[in-house]
Order: sequence, then structure tokens, then C-alpha cells
Amino acid sequence: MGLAVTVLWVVGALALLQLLWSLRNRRLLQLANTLPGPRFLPVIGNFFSILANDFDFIKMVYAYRSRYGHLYRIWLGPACYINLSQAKDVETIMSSQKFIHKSRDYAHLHPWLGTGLLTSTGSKWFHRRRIITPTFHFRILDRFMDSFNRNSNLMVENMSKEDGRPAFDVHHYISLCTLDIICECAMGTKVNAQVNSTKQIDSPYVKAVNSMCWLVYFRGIRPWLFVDSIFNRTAQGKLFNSNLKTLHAMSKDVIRKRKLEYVEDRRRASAAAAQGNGPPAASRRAKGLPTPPVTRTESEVLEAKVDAATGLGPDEDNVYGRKKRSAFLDHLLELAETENLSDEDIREEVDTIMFEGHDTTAAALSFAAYSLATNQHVQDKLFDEMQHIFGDSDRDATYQDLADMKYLERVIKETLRLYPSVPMFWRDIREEVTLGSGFVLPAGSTACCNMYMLGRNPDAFEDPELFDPDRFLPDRWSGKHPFDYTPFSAGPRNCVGQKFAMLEMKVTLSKLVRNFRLLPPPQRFSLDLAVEVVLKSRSGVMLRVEKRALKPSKPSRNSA
Ligand code: HEM
Repeated sequence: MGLAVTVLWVVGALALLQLLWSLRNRRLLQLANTLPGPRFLPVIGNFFSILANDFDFIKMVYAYRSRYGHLYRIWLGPACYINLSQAKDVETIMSSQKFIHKSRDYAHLHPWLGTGLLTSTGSKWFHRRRIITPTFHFRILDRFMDSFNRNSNLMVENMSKEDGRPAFDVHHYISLCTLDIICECAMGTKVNAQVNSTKQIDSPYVKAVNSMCWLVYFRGIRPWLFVDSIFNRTAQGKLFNSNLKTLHAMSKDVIRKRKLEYVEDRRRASAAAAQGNGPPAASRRAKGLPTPPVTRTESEVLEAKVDAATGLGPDEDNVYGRKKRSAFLDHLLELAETENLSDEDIREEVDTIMFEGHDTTAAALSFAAYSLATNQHVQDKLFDEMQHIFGDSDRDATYQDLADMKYLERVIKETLRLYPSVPMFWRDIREEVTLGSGFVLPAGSTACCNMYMLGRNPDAFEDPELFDPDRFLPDRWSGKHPFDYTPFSAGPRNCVGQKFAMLEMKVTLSKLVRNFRLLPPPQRFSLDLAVEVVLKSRSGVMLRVEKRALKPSKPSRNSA
């Protein structure tokens, strides 16, 4: 009897809450009901549909697309998510200055990334964007070629142990390499992840990042775990907190090391300047020290070189173009006083860039390697391009080489179409908006920009599941909607690291293909894709390698 009364009270209270909520959100409900989507229950929304799809987002988005088309809504408790996966709809959101607010889903990343550039909104985001954009500006990028080449060489050396052996997870080697690269280039500090890790003992940082991505996804679709006091008591909550310690220990260590070096560098520079023999421009640049202003023509030549090497057009936002530039962490340390940045502010940006800067490129490179292993004709064509540029030499790549890697560029684009590193992102809709397709998004809903399904839109891409880099040939591409392909997002919240990423991926993937024939795993293997902030394969990215013979060359100077 007692239990029955309690249950009645709980049901009654929930019904009352639901009624009050419905009255307050009448317009949201009214507009949401005009959108296609599955039937839903009061309070729990479409939770059972998620359950029926084994919490598997990829499975769910295919099923929903075939049932409801490119745009549909689902309810997670009282939260209304609207999936957008065609160009004219994502364009309305991405290109607008109004819809720059990240949704509440990013709150699960706050304990780790704070409210850094990726997760912040409003005036804080604008301030950080102004500070950080110049640190990945084209004039900075040419200093990083040496690091890209050196670390890719180390990756090739480590992976050579797999020559002729059974299938292995290529993501292991690649993620260590991209972590070394981002720490060197953005943080000015070596973490030697490739030297210190083995196949058996992965880098604790990389391991913690992978685990965190899974935990954020796990928590994000279980609304009862949104409550910290419940989540912290679960096994997943405990793992989350232990990962946090590992991740923050690493970022704090990176900052501490760089701060010491930075103070020492400044002391040496002012001593040298006092003696009238300051370092020449090139070595000042290499140390991240301010250099004399370059002329406009020099700057234009360099910008054209970077545009050609990345295959991406001029920066969308050159508003910050005339600011003094130095590499990421040095820049933050320099600005700490004038821009009022606390240690915690610096920490959250370092965590953001360490994560976004290594995990996204590691995912893209791993899926590119897998796509080449499973599409030998594409790999042969790519290898021909490499032979044409490098012959049998093992010399490092220059800017000019990267500009000549046109087929590789298409391979990377095709990889990001099928396997976008950031497969979905979410924006708060704070005011009603009519989309390109004519549907109206209600205020109070969340727009889910689904890059994964955008790239697999059969109305935009013929035979969308086929890996065909030549679909990016200019004559085949012409006439497409500019938002049919936006793996780096677009508009005010686009990816700050896209040019850095393209250069890094071109150097690394070209090394891989020049040094190995990539082969598919012999047993039946398939990728088990998961939307875990960054696109991951839960079954790993398995392949085999066979070493190719290259002629050693003299060490290159890595200049273009
Ligand atoms: C294949 C590589 C990459 C892909 C596909 C990619 C994709 C994206 C996408 C789609 C967004 C928008 C996310 C959203 O709105 O929630 C984004 C934002 C961002 N990316 Fe990347 N990214 C890549 C590499 C990088 C690298 C190498 C860095 C840093 C060096 C970086 C730093 C960032 C940051 C800081 C943001 C947030 C920008 C803002 O909100 O103002 N990304 N990226």
C-alpha cells in the first residue's frame, strides 16, 4: 500500500511538472510537432528509440534518415534536438553570427576543457577567438614543417616493427605522432610520446583522451547521469575523475615546462640585445620571438604558398590579421597580463588545443590509412604521385611538394567526407529561425549539425558510401553547394586549426604511403564507428603494412 501511494505521488508530480513545462514551452512544442520525427513519450521523450538502437548513434542516424529524411527531431527528456544534414540547412546555422552558442551538451566537457575556445560562448568566446586565431595564422605555419617531418619519420620508424606482421591498430602509432606534433608546435614543449610509449604501454594521456571521449558520449545520452552527484558515484564517474587527474597533470606540466623555458629565452634575448647582437630573424622566429615586420609582398607570397600547400582558400576571418603572431602557448604567456588571463584560463586553452589538435588529425589519418589499405587502386595512384614528386628518395617534404600533392589532397578530402573527425556539433537555438529547406527551428531547441550524414547525402554525392577521391576533381565538383562539404565547419565558429591540420596530414600521410604498402587485415574486420566527440572506431583501425624500399638522402632543411 505504502509503495503504491509513493508511486502515485511520483507519477502525479511528474505529470504536473510536465503540464507546467508544456504550458511554458507551448511555442516550442507547437513548432517541434510540425517537424518530422519519431513519436515520443512525456518526460522521457525518445529514450526508448535510443535504447532500441543499442545507444548506437550511427545506426540510429541511418535508420532515421531513411524514415524521416534529412531533417527530423528527437526528444531527450525535455530537450528537443533537431538533426540537420543537408547543405541549405546547415548553412543557415553555420554562417550566422547569431547561432554561435554551444548547446548544454558541451557541459560534459567542462570539467576537462573548462570553457575554452571550443566550449565557450558569448563574449568569452569572442575574446578567446581574437587571441587564439593569430596563433594558427599562415605566417606561423612554416615553422612547423620540421616538426611534421621529424615526427612522421619517427612514426615510420616505430611502425616498421609491424612490417609483414599480423594486423595492428594503426591509430596507436598515429595518435602518438600527432600528440608529439601538437605539443612541439603549439606548446613549444617536447613530450616524446613516441619515444616513451610502446605497443603494450600506451601514452597515459592518449589513453585518458580516448576514455574521456567515450565517457562524454556515454553520459550525454543518459539524462539521469547529468546530475553530478549521481554520475560521480558510478564506475564511469570514477573513471572520468581519474582521467581528469591524468589529463590536467599533463597540461599543467606542459605549461610549467614552457613557462620556465620562456622566462629563460626572454632573459637570453634581452642579454643579447643589450650586447647589441640580437639573434637573426630566422632563429628568433624558430624560438617564437618577435621578428621584424615582413613587407606586404613577402607576406602575400607566403600566404599564397600556404594556400597552395593546404589546398584551402584564404582565411575566412582575417579580422585579426595584423596582430603580432607567435606560437600558441608563448602567445598566451605573453598576453597573460594585458589580456587578464589567469593560470586557469591558460590551462583550459592548453587542454582544448592539446585535445582538438591531436585527436582530430589522428582520427582522420587513421581512417585515411584504412581507406587506402582497403582501396588498393587509390593507394597505387597516390603512390605514383609520390614517386613523381620524390622518386625513391626518402627526403623530407617541402611546402612546394605539399602544393604538388593534388591527389593526396583529394584523398584527405574524401576521408573527411566519409569520416569527419568532428561528426556532429550542437548549437543552442535562442530565437526562431527559418532554414534553407523552409522548416522552422523553434527557440529553445538544439540544432545538431550532422557532418557524418552531410558527407553521405545521396542527393549531393553519387554513390556516397564509395571511397572515390576524384569526386573532388574541379570539373566533377563544380555546381555543388558550398556547404555540401564542410568537415572543418564554416562561418564564425569554424576550425581555427584547419590549415595546420591539412599541412600536418599531408606530411604524415605522404610519409606513410612512401614508406609502406598499406594492406587490409586478412580476417573479416569492420570499423565499429562511434560518435565520441571525435569520430572513433571501437574495434580499432586495423591494417597490415609491408615496407617499401627508399633511398636514404642527405638530411633536408625542410624549407620551401
Ligand atoms: C582533421 C582535423 C580537424 C577537423 C576535421 C576539425 C574540425 C572542426 C570542426 C567541425 C569544428 C567546429 C566544432 C563545433 O562547432 O563544435 C572545429 C573547431 C575547432 N577546432 Fe578543429 N578540426 C581539426 C583539427 C584541428 C586542429 C589541428 C586544431 C588545433 C591545432 C583544432 C582546433 C579547433 C578549435 C580550437 C575549435 C573551436 C573553434 C571555435 O569554436 O571558435 N582543430 N574543428
